[in-house]
Amino acid sequence: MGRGKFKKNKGGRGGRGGGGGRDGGAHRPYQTYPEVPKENAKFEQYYDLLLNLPEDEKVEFWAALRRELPNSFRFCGSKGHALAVRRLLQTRYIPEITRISHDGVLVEAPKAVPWYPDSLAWWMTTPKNVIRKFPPFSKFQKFLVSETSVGNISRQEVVSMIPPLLMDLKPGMVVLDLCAAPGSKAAQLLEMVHRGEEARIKQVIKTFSGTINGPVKTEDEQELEAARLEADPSDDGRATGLLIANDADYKRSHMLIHQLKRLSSPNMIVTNHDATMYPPIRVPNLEDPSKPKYLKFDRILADVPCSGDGTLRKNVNLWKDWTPGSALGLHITQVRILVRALQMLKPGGRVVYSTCSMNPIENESVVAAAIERCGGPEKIEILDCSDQLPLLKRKPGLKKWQIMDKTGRVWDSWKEIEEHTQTLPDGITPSRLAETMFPIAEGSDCYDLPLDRCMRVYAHQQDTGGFFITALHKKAEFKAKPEDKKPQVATDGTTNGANGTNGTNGANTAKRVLEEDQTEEQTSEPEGKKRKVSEEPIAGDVAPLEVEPVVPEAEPVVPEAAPVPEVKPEVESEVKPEETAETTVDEPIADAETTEAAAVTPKVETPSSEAPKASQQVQQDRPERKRKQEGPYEEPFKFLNPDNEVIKNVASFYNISTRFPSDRYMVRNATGEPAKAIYYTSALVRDILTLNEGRGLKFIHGGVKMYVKQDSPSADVCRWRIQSEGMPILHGYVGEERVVVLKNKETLRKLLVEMFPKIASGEWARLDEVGERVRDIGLGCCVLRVEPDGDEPDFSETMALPLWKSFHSLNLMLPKEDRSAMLLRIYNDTTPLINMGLKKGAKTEEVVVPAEEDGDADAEADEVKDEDEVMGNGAETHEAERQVEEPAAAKVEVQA
Ligand SMILES: C[S@@+](CC[C@H](N)C(=O)[O-])C[C@H]1O[C@@H](n2cnc3c(N)ncnc32)[C@H](O)[C@@H]1O
Repeated sequence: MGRGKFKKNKGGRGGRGGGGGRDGGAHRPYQTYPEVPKENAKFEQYYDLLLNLPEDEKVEFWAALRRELPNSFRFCGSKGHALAVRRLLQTRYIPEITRISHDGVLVEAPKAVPWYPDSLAWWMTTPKNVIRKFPPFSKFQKFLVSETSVGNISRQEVVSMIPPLLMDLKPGMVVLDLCAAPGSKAAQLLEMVHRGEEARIKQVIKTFSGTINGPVKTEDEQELEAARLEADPSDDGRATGLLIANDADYKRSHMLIHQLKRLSSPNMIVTNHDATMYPPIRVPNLEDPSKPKYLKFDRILADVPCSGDGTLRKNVNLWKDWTPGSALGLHITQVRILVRALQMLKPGGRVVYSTCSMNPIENESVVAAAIERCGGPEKIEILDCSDQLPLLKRKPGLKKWQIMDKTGRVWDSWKEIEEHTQTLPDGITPSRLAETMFPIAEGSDCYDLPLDRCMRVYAHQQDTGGFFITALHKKAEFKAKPEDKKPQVATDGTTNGANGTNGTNGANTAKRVLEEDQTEEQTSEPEGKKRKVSEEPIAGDVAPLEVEPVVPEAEPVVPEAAPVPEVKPEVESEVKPEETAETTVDEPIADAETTEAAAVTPKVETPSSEAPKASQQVQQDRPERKRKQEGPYEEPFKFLNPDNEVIKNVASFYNISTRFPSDRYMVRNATGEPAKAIYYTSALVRDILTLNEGRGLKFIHGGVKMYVKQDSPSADVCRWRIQSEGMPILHGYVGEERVVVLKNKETLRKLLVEMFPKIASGEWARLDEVGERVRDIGLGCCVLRVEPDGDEPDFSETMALPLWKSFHSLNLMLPKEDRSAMLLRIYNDTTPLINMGLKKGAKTEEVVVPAEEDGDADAEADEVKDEDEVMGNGAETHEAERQVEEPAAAKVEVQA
């Protein structure tokens, strides 16, 4: 996502409202747009009452909430690579930043977040807009933009980094992220799925080829453990784990794809389902192939939609938009999502539940209600995480709390509401309050759940946003109790509230809400029975999804007959689309957390025929909405037979080792024949995509693009070049005859700066130590293996890049932003790229940045072309044709 898609955030980046930052207020506050008054009487009243903080802490709490949020980011991707990029921050940029003074005050340097492993998360108090606009920060800003664009940095709020760290994810595990968009936590999870893989594969390849060396360099015990072959041995060291990242909102799930695609993982699938009724996924049943078997997960993250009042420092409009009702409409959906997560978990597995809200209605009460429905503490245990992340300051979860209704009246218990209801003339005062929102009453086995094991993080504790996290352990299978059918009751203005409101909308409106709720309840069917969910077929001609037992052969667990859930905090928060849009993205680079916060106020979505909102998605029993909720057509996933001519041709041209699997290649088109791109997946992803075809599951992404079709200069040259994303997976298995080894830093610089350097008529000699090799190697695609020879820290990582040799020239087949990012990273060089194919004197050329994924996966296949293809072989004189043609969106000028 980039500029222009969302409106700029003018909505009141507030100045500091008092108190200090991490340094206790010693540095100068940056005043920007102080338009939104940072006060909301009911909000302050409710949280003063609930949190009951000591007086001095209370002052700090409110002061922190009124201060601007520090800027934070995380180094991501493979561990070795993330550490290399982090080193640049420390050695190149921090010394520069600490010399900058802004408004006469020295700028505070970025600091590592103390509790984040390996110091991969950082924060700084200088606001983003100052970094963007104040010229002394320009180099640092370029670094952030460039590394974010190629996926080495994720702009993520620090508290949002906590939940994945509590998942205890190990190699080989199968993981589900139920509400994953825009994907910052899913990216953390995916990195964990691949932890240690690089080192394990190296180890295996070394044993059969001896060509790849390099010890595992780490002091970290966990890292070493993951790198040991025994950690995930069954596929020659390749990661066998899986991440399924899901989001109910079609448009947001494409943001998710954009975020996750950068990690080039064959072990990941993106789905687009309502999490409250996430469908069972079929997997092979090796013991008894005649019986269906369903996927159960080792780990599930339920980072549910919430009112988001913990993000108020960033989404300042919440100061005016927060109402006591903001959380009420979400509670039931949150419980349903958590119950569904616990159902789909393996016994012994772990669910982490989190929100960016401080409200117990969305937090402790959801945890308690879900445990209660799933069989109580006998079946589900709240894990004590107090020894995890010891440097993270946190508060225990609440064991007692009150609820403020829409009018601002505060209730202590459900009993109190029932008693009050009896005094009313119609005997019922409906609204959105539910019994499960209150602490569980005495008499239930869930009365004394250790809710204090839940974790609450408040803004003042370490200058962050607010967050709630709980880790749950499933001890044994259970059959979930049906939802309580009791009508939801509350006061809704017919009585005097605590704040003296005497509302008038009263019974009629409220009655309608109740009726709607009851209609939803009636859509549920008896538990234990197979039922049809009237889910939209993907392509309009597929049978509706048959919801089948989630797992087990022995004790089938049927997905909850969930009444149609309503995800509509907009009803409560009344945020206008215009206003909310302002709180979304104003970054030149994707700011995952900002967009994440937008998820809590679903009105942020501009209506789009292509992108049904979550609330539309889930209203699946309403026929008139069916057409609208269908996303655009998704190309099917068709796996290729290893005997396919193209696969055989590719294997022979690159002399790919037989140890590399040839039965995991797929294409995304209905014919099932390679047309423009060939993708690669892990074995489990292949099995899932194949076995569930036609079952109505909405798989919208899977696989890493491995080969792309290219016009070749002669018939004996393979027309399928290796795509840069696939290179890290494949290169170790490519025969030496298609490998060029580069050791010298300056040679690489030439290949990065120069597009299409000439190699004919002796010009290959300009390419130093690789000159002769590229002169002699056969035409077509080969692997440029970079093995740095010196001990220069900025040039120490081994890499494999695709190189294309044609009659006259050579070209690194990399997107432009990757070239520029490498130039900046390795050489601190911002030299514009030079197209050596252009005639002397040509000033500029247009380079088009590759498009984002667009459903038709093959459409973006030829994002980087060979010079001969672009220009026609030997067509040096055709000026107009000399462009790196890519089928894409944005155009950037490159000085020639
Ligand atoms: C708090 S955001 C998730 C942020 C995300 N985990 C991250 O780290 O980037 C909540 C997400 O839940 C999605 N959502 C809302 N209702 C849902 C439902 N019923 N099922 C699945 N996803 C839902 C929203 O579209 C939104 O993207």
